Amino acid sequence: MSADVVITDATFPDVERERAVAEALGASFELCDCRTPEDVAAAVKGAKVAVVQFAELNAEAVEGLAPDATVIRYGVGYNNLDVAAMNKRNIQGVYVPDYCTSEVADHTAAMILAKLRKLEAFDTSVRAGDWAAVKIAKPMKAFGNTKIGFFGFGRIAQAVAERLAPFGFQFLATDPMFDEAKNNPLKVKGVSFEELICESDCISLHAPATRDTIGRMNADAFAKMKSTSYVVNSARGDLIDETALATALTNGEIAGASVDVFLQEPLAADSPLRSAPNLTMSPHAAWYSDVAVESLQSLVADEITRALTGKSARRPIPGSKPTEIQEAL
Ligand SMILES: NC(=O)c1ccc[n+]([C@@H]2O[C@H](COP(=O)([O-])OP(=O)(O)OC[C@H]3O[C@@H](n4cnc5c(N)ncnc54)[C@H](O)[C@@H]3O)[C@@H](O)[C@H]2O)c1
Ligand SMILES: O=C(O)[C@H](O)COP(=O)(O)O
Repeated sequence: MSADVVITDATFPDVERERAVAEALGASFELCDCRTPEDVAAAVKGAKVAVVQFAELNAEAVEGLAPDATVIRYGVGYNNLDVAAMNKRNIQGVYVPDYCTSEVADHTAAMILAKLRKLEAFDTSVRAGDWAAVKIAKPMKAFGNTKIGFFGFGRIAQAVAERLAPFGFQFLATDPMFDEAKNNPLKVKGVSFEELICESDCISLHAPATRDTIGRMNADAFAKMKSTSYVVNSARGDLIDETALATALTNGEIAGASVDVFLQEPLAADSPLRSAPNLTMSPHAAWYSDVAVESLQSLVADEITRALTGKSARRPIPGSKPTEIQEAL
């Protein structure tokens, strides 16, 4: 039998706040370092509250949780949790969708600007003694003629567009929930996925990993993109076929890419991305800032308290067990 409150995995320097709220309510607490779904299933057996960062909580792990348990995701995406299995057992899912929108938007805007202004290419050429800026930069479109295409236009993508708007870009978006006729101050044009990949000079991915979105950026999509275009991904690695991306970069089918998220994290030793040209990578770090970490851990500590004291979650996962009383955030 595990502790009442179990953190399956966490990259933070400490989890003392989470421990303190649990122990203040008389609940036992354990911080684990789960690497596999089997580790997670063993760690959460009998737990009343399971807090998960990047580990996978599968149906077997859900089966072992205490009745009426709560599962809390340290973060925004919850594709590492089996929400269907949780619903079958009436287990509440909780996430933190609103702690790092600014950070991810800042990081993504930086990825886009660095690619379009060819900062890495210039850096490489200067180090190699090649000063021929115009030759290296060509083609270099003016921002006013450049189309940024968003795949998924929710919280983060909208914040990216707001940051980039002063540069004069044109914006396109593919999102079933986006209606360009409503509240559209940035004049974002709603387009089909086909139009998005064919027309954009830079495609920025912001959709969650679902049956509809997984693998959408595949060999066919890269073949349809302009050879001068870029792809940027701060959403989920699952959206991109990484082998196809490495091939498209190597063959010059697209101009470059910048990715913060991967199919396997940490990046696999034999990933084809390691040797792909014109690719910039960051280690799933877009969410990070001192303020975001503080906010994430304190919001999670609050949700642990609520779960242990029988209060409804402030941030229930959409489609997870409906909470009786929805309090304002
Ligand atoms: N890299 C990081 O550190 C980091 C941090 C936070 C969030 N994320 C990821 O960023 C992504 C976006 O987060 P968000 O807060 O903007 O989420 P959000 O829910 O506000 O926005 C996602 C949007 O995607 C749209 N969408 C869903 N299915 C789609 C489809 N088939 N085609 C097109 N659009 C579709 C939704 O309608 C929604 O508007 C998530 O995948 C999240 O996990 C990454
Ligand atoms: O908690 C985290 O480490 C970050 O939030 C990354 O996860 P997310 O991409 O789901 O937010």
